[in-house]
Amino acid sequence: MDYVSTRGKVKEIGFMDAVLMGLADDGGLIIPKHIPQVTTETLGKWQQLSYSELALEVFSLFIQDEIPRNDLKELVDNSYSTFRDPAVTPLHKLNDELYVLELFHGPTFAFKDVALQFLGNLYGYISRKTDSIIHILGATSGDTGASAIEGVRGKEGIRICILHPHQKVSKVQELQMTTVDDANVLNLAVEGTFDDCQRIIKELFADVDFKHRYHLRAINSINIARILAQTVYYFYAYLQLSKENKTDKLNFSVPTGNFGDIFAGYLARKMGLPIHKLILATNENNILERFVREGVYEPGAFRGTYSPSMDIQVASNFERYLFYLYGEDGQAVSTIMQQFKDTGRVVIPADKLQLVQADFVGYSVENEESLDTIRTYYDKYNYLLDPHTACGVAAADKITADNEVTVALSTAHPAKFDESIQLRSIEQVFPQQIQALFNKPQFQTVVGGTNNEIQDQLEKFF
Ligand SMILES: Cc1ncc(COP(=O)(O)O)c(C=O)c1O
Ligand SMILES: N[C@@H](CCOP(=O)(O)O)C(=O)O
Repeated sequence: MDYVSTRGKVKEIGFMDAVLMGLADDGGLIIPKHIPQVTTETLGKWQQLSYSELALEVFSLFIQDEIPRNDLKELVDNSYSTFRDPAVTPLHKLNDELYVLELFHGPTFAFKDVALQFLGNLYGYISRKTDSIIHILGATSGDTGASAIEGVRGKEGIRICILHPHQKVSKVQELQMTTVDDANVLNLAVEGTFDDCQRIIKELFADVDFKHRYHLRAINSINIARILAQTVYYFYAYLQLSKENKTDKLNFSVPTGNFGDIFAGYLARKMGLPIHKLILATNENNILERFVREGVYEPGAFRGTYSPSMDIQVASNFERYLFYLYGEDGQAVSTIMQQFKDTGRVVIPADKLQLVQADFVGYSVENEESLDTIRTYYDKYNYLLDPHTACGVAAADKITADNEVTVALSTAHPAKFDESIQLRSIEQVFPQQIQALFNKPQFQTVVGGTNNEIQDQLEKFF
């Protein structure tokens, strides 16, 4: 399988090179040259597979023989053996029309573990096979950082530096990242927002000399391996519900920030998975919902919300979607992204907006509405949603029509966001792994938000 860039200048690289490249060297994002197709017959064959068996089948489509099947199987099995639930991503039924897909049973209690347990192991494998140096640089609004650190902490030949917005992540998220004392981990708390952190790392990755000199690798969803791993649970949820004949009109509701998780659903649909509506749920940082509604992509004012991991204005994976929206035309994507850089705005024509509205249904959830949803579902179903999941559930409530079933992606465990949960007077018992964090010393360096400061830190660390 070959991989190319959304801007058209990186052509036909293999899977491992695509993983190592992270951000494409032309500034674009990597995508598979051809999207493998999954037929109804294949879906039927996959129906009885366990999560790991299914992941192996899906990954094989994208990796082919570049990683021998036995090696890939070992990587996949190791990655999902760390999950606390044998189903890895179990479905929880709330009522006949609504299921929650629990993606938070991995080591750091967030959906990111599904891809990052795999990517951590994959980096270890690639480093051994190709003698590559792995120096990971990532940005996080809270979950990716903890999950990526957990995926590679203590691993020989790998170092990781994570930037998070200082005091803009939840207490548990901060503790998960900063209580790690392995020598291969550096946490930088940046005075700024997640968008600042993401902009800094993207600019450093785009400086190809710097990137190559320091062997910088990505763990954010700019890395195509993240997206591929996240497609698996769409298939898994569909296959579980197909056993109950619930897939006639099956929607997925996805709480969205960087557009990675929902892009994985879009890709699954392009592979042939019969997804009815892809519901794009945002919090008050609703640039993507406005895009789906009006065809204008333009950051608004930053809002600190009760779902802080989705406090994102500039969505990394938007460019991947533009690539398909514009008929896989790298030149058109380059022009649009340059225009966005110059003017801070992209407006698409009416015919394109029609296509967008066929692909997604958007809904933006107000801050108080997200908490009300948590309270309502707790009272009605004795089920505690985290505030991000609550955005997806609130959107599902609004968008699901008669005769449709919706799977709402549950992207984090509520214990990670107790500050928000407490605002509706709900007491929760923390899992022991989270409770234990409160007694540990923290290690982090607070830095200003200039590229030079970060570069200095990286030069010392890598
Ligand atoms: C808990 C949680 N939910 C939802 C999201 C949104 O996912 P994405 O950025 O892939 O759109 C994130 C991170 O962005 C998150 O950490
Ligand atoms: N919500 C994310 C933001 C980074 O997104 P990614 O999917 O590109 O890694 C986080 O928790 O860090």
